[in-house]
Amino acid sequence: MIGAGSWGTALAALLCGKRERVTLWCRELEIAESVNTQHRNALYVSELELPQNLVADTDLARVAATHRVLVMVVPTQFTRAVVEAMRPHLRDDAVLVSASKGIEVQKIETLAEIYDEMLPEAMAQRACFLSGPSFAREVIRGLPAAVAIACRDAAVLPAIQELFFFPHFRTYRTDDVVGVELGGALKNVIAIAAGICDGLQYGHSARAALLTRGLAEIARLGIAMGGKAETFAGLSGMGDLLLTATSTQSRNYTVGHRLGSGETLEQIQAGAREVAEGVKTADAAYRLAQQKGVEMPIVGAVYAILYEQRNAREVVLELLSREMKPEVTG
Ligand SMILES: NC(=O)C1=CN([C@@H]2O[C@H](COP(=O)(O)OP(=O)(O)OC[C@H]3O[C@@H](n4cnc5c(N)ncnc54)[C@H](OP(=O)(O)O)[C@@H]3O)[C@@H](O)[C@H]2O)C=CC1
Ligand SMILES: O=C(CO)COP(=O)(O)O
Repeated sequence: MIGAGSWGTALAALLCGKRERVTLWCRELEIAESVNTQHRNALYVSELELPQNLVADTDLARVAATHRVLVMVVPTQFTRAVVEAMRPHLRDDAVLVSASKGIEVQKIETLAEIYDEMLPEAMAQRACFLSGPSFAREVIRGLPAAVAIACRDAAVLPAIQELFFFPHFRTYRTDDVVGVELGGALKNVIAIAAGICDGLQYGHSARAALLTRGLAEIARLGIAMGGKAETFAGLSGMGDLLLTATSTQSRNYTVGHRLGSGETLEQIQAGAREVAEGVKTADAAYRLAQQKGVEMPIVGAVYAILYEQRNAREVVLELLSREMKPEVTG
C-alpha cells in the first residue's frame, strides 16, 4: 500500500484479511513505528486497531522493488512525484491499483493519464482503478460497502477484483476506467457544493436538485472524455456522490459546509492534516470543462467561491438566474 493516510490504512487493513502480510509504505517514521509496535497508525484513524500482519516500511524503493501489486493511495496532487520516485524500482510485472480520487492541477490530468505518460505501455494498460462509496473509518470497522474496480486489461481485472472482494466489501468490475475515475474525482467537487448549500441553510429540496444537476454535469464531462453513461449511475458515480454529498463524515462536504457558514478557505485549511481532494480538483475540473467545451455551472460556482473569493450567496443567486432549458440535452 503506497500511502498511509486514512484510506491507505483502511485498504491495507482490509487486504490483511486475504494476504499473509501487507506492507504499508509511509513517509513518517512515527507512523511506521506505531503500526509496527502498537498496531495503530499514530496520525490517521489512530483510534482503530490494525491487524497484526500489517507491517509499515518507510523505504519506497524497497517496497516498490519487492511487491508485484502496488495500491496507490497518495493524494492526487502528489501522485506524479511518488510514481517518479518508484519508477526505477518497479518490477516488470508490477500491477498498480489506484485508489485515489482527483484530477491533477499541474497538467490537468487524471491518474490514468499520469500513468499513461509515466509508465511502460503494458504496465499503464493493466493499471486498475478502485472507486466508490467507502469511508475509511467504516471500512476498517468491517461495516458493509460496495465499490467498483476498472481496468482496460481484461486478463488482469478478475484477479485484482478477487483481491479486493469480501462479503463486507463487494467489488464490482468494469472496463470503464474513464467513467470510474471521473465519477470519483468530480463527486468531491459536487460534495463541496452540497456542503455550501447546507451551510447556507437552503434546505433538502435545494440539495437534492443540486446533486441531480451535479451528477448530470459529471456525466456530461465524463462522456465527453470517453466514459460510459451507465457508469455515472453506478457505485463510482451516483453511489459515491450520494455518500460524500450527504454525510458530515466527508471532508469535502465539510469544507463546503464551513464555506457556506462564512469561513474562508484559508481558515478551513489552516492546520488541516487530512486532504479534501475536491478543493484542487475544482480548479482542474473547471479548466478541463473549458478545454472540452462542456457546460459545468455547478463546478464553475464552486471554482468562483474557492478561487475568485466570490460570496457564496451571490454565486448561488447567479446559478439560479440561468435561462430556462430542457432537463436532458443532446
Ligand atoms: N479517507 C477516505 O475515506 C477515502 C479517501 N479516498 C481517497 O484516497 C486518497 C488519499 O486520501 P486519504 O488516505 O484519506 O488521505 P489523508 O487525508 O488521510 O492523509 C493525507 C495523506 O497524504 C499524504 N501526503 C501529504 N503530503 C504528501 C506528499 N508531499 N507526498 C506524498 N504524500 C503526501 C500524507 O502522508 P504524511 O502523513 O506522510 O504527510 C497522508 O498519507 C485521496 O485521493 C482520497 O480522495 C478514497 C476513498 C475513501
Ligand atoms: O471518497 C470518499 C468516500 O467514498 C471520502 O470522501 P471525503 O474525502 O470527502 O471524506
